[in-house]
Amino acid sequence: MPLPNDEKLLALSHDLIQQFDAIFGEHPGFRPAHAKGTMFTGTFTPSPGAATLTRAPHIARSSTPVTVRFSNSTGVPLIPDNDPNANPRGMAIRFNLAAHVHTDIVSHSSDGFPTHTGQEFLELLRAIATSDVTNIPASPLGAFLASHPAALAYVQTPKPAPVSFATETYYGVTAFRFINADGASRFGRYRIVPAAGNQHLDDAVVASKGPDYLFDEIKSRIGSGPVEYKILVQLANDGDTVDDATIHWPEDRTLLELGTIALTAPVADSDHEQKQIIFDPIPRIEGIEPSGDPLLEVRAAVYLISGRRRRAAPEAG
Ligand code: HEM
Repeated sequence: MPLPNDEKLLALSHDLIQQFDAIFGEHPGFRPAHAKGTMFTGTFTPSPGAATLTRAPHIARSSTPVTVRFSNSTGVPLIPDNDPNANPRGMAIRFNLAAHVHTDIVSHSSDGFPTHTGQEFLELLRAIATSDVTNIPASPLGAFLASHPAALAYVQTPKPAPVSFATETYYGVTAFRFINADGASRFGRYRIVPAAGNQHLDDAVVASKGPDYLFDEIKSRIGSGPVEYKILVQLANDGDTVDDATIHWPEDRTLLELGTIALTAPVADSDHEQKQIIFDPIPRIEGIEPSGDPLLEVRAAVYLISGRRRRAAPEAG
């Protein structure tokens, strides 16, 4: 994935990483966001109707190997799984098409995002970094939320802790333009739904859980059989806003089934592999194009800059 030439975009990307560092501290070798993670391998199998939506290579093949990284929120590498700030959880999926050829989905367990642009997100992070958590209304964060209704709605949306990474739905948030073999295109958003169903915990139960309850549980669950998810695409109707992650589409929009992921084994040497792998929010393959959502370009630059920094850090241990 290439680094853009746009100086403004690069400066914004560096500023965003610096704000994560300011909030969570610098932890060389770890991600500044979604630092605590665990990785698994498995297989993606497309659903029969998926080719009506996209001519992407992993839809045309009978199956494709995948690598998945689950993560907790924040840039704190040892954040306890039962810390409320560990929500939303992340699920990043790599479809391995050939040696060094791949396409990714980066999703999290909230259906939305607090800001429309990267610049606005930087302002939110700056407000968080300079706020008194015991008096948010009188802090820069209070002022930001008061003047940004979408961010307020996002922070007020409940984000309960899951029973398991296997009982959570993950959302791609930004829309893409899917193009099929006839050249017909539709806008859509990924929704990754667990075969085990959504199951969450009450706050009191979460508090009684151990700091690695999710990471331990998913390892043992996959050890005793495949863990499956359906990848769905929520299709926009004509007139729906497709370039703003803060705007939800009505729940009556069609959910097209793209395929199934079955996770079957942990990645050997997960710590090293997590350090190396850099997920890309932009698909960069035939049949799935960006939608014009401004978050995509800045995220792609941020993840690449951050990933290169991580790879350059000395190996832990
Ligand atoms: C301007 C907006 C955003 C910024 C600045 C941002 C920033 C970051 C950063 C710095 C990382 C670490 C990347 C790395 O070092 O490899 C990251 C990872 C991640 N972000 Fe974002 N993010 C943004 C939007 C989003 C959105 C909309 C989602 C949900 C779809 C999301 C979900 C994730 C996930 C799941 C990871 C972990 C990926 C992995 O496992 O490597 N982020 N983000």
